[in-house]
Amino acid sequence: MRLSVNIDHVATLRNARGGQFPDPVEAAHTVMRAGADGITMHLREDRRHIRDRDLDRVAAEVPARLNFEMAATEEMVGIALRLRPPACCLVPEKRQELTTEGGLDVLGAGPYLGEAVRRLAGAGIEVSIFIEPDARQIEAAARLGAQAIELHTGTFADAAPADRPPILARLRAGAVTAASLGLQVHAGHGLAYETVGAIAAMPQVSEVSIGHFLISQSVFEGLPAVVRRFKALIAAERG
Ligand SMILES: CC(=O)[C@@H](O)[C@H](O)COP(=O)(O)O
Ligand SMILES: NCC(=O)COP(=O)(O)O
Repeated sequence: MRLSVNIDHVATLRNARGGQFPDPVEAAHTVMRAGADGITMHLREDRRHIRDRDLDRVAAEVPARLNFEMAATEEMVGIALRLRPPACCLVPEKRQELTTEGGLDVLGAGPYLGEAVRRLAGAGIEVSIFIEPDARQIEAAARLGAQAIELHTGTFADAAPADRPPILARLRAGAVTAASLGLQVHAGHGLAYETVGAIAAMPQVSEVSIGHFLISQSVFEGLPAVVRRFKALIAAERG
């Protein structure tokens, strides 16, 4: 199972002072050297953390599977078609939110979503859709031609431990549904040391993307140590 490290919040810290450090590109190199399997970057419409030049530099300079998280807008599709990363993940986006608040409503989306999937996939990019573990949404993602879904784990990760079992059961059922439809299954949002094991234990899940906790914890332990610890927690479930 791949660990894709989301480096958005290295840029959050850099932007806090408007300077050059910490440099997201250096962070990408560092996590890859420590054993990460890929890099995730979310270029938001408001550029609150990752900026266009960060994305361009990581795509050009870092030998990593780049997962470009993006809203399905004309601007972002244009950037993806120019950069042609190996993978794109289509996510919902609201300017006012602190972070992504839930999965994309594939059923309720207009024709623009299917069009974005078609254009990205047509350029050879693996397209996934960030989604809730809802069978009807997952089936709709498969009908649109996505190759993968990313299950939104935020509700699970943010819940009190006693409240997690039914949420985990829904994620498991979603993973089974997606795999039965031939979709690759990814998972992410809000994962931490305490919660990654339950997700890694799902045999259908081939990738997790982890950012906020991983970058925050590196203040105390250092980036390479945190990446190695996540890899060990995943390996403990997957061998
Ligand atoms: C789609 C997803 O799960 C998130 O990783 C999202 O990219 C987070 O965005 P922020 O990094 O802006 O919180
Ligand atoms: N797709 C999820 C992701 O990239 C990281 O989310 P988070 O760990 O920053 O919440």
